Amino acid sequence: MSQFIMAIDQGTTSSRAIIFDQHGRIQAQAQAEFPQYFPNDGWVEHNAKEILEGVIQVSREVLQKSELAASDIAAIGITNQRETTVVWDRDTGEPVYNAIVWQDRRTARVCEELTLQGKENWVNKKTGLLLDPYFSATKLQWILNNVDGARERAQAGELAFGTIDSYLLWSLTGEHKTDVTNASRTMLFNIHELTWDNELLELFDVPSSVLPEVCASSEEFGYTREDILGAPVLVGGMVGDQQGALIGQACFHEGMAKSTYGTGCFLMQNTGTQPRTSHHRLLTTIAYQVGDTVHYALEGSIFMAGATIQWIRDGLKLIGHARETLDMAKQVGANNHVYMVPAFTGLGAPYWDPDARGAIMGLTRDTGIAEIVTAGLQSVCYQTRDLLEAMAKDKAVPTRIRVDGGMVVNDWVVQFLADILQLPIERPEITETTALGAAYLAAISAGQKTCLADVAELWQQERSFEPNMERAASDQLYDGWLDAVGRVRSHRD
Ligand SMILES: Nc1ncnc2c1ncn2[C@@H]1O[C@H](COP(=O)(O)OP(=O)(O)O)[C@@H](O)[C@H]1O
Ligand SMILES: O=P(O)(O)OC[C@H](O)CO
Repeated sequence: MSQFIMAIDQGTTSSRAIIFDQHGRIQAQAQAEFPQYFPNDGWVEHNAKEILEGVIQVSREVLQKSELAASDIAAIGITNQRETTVVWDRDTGEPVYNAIVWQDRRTARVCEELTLQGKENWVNKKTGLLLDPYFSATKLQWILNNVDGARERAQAGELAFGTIDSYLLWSLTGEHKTDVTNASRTMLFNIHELTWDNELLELFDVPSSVLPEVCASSEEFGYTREDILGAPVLVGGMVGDQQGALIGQACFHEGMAKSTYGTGCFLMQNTGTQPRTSHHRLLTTIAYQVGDTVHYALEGSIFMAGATIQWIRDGLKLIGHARETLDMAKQVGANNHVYMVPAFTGLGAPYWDPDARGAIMGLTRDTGIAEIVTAGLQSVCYQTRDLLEAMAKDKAVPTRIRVDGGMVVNDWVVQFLADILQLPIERPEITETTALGAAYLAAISAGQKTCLADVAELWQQERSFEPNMERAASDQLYDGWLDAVGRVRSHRD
């Protein structure tokens, strides 16, 4: 019997393929970056075909590295950057336009107009989302309105729409499907009825003929074409990457939360089998569906986490490598009065202010590179506290927070996070949680596991960080952050 699972983790800046054994241990991995396109102010695009080629390349490479054959792989799990929108020709598979990435802000005015028309609550009740260019609906509408002939071809049934999971599945297997977690990020999907919503399709002027079939997250989605890996392999799991991380962190019970620090930061709390509405501008989203059971989550999304450190490295050139931030922060210490608000593409949750822009504040004559770099690290923790405060106001404080993502190798950051949140922070042994979550879903489809409870015991803590700053000191630092954010907002509440 095939024993291994391959996870394909298609992220914002790179694609990874990882092979896991039945115990969730990594056997081999391969990774490839791909180009980012910024054709206009606030626009971010990917070439979907470049993504597909990269995914096929890393999938073949990881098989080679592990010295396994396609027949050793019981199933593939796909996990992906969410919301990013692709429209392609059903006959040729050619995308009609570049993929419009989740970070892209070109539809900010459309969202603003709909908000002014009083549509936000109505949309929120159906989708759990807020009217922001982040989500797929206005990106899809933009493609249909702006690419020559796209609307007519869509109406004639010639075009298909999908988020990256769906585009990859279609290209690898010929099936046009997505899972509930990805569908829940489009702003076209009713998260209560678990169906595409006709009224939303009308609002965003989207013909239903372009939509994929929506499935549970663990399903027999299709089999890869033989030429991809040498033999057909079952695609048995599909899940948005943040939901994948929630599963990989074994946050299966109400109140358990994970926070992922990659390009952006996404704090997600499992709220059980009932959707929970936020009154403080967090998102309600689908965490996963296995069988008929759907779990929901509350989510706070921050657009700039590790990307702030990248900007400090590549834009400001203050450091040569992200790891240099550790010694600088140790030298400066937590009590830094310089604040950086990395609102380069506006602010995400809980502010949702696409017009806010970044700033560095509190500079004095003795401010040096180390203080600015430390402020960059701290901004990520302060933003997480913003999310936690919103959860607290919604009476949904998580019982614990598990962290992952590229930034959490930095012990100083995780300690400052514990201090600013005044909560213990748990870091797992396996930090490739996103891929692991997708692998678990695929393992269930392949019959290796019967349910998610089977994988809970595989989660292992590497280290727990306890708060060791007084609450008053922590609050005082956070007040400075709130003041700094208040100064960059384009409008005040
Ligand atoms: N030692 C470090 N300290 C702080 N940030 C780091 C460190 N190492 C990596 N990073 C940041 O982590 C991010 C990479 O995380 P990763 O999870 O691979 O991102 P993604 O999956 O979104 O591409 C980069 O933005 C980088 O700036
Ligand atoms: O690709 P990542 O890891 O930056 O995640 C992107 C998110 O899914 C966007 O919602």
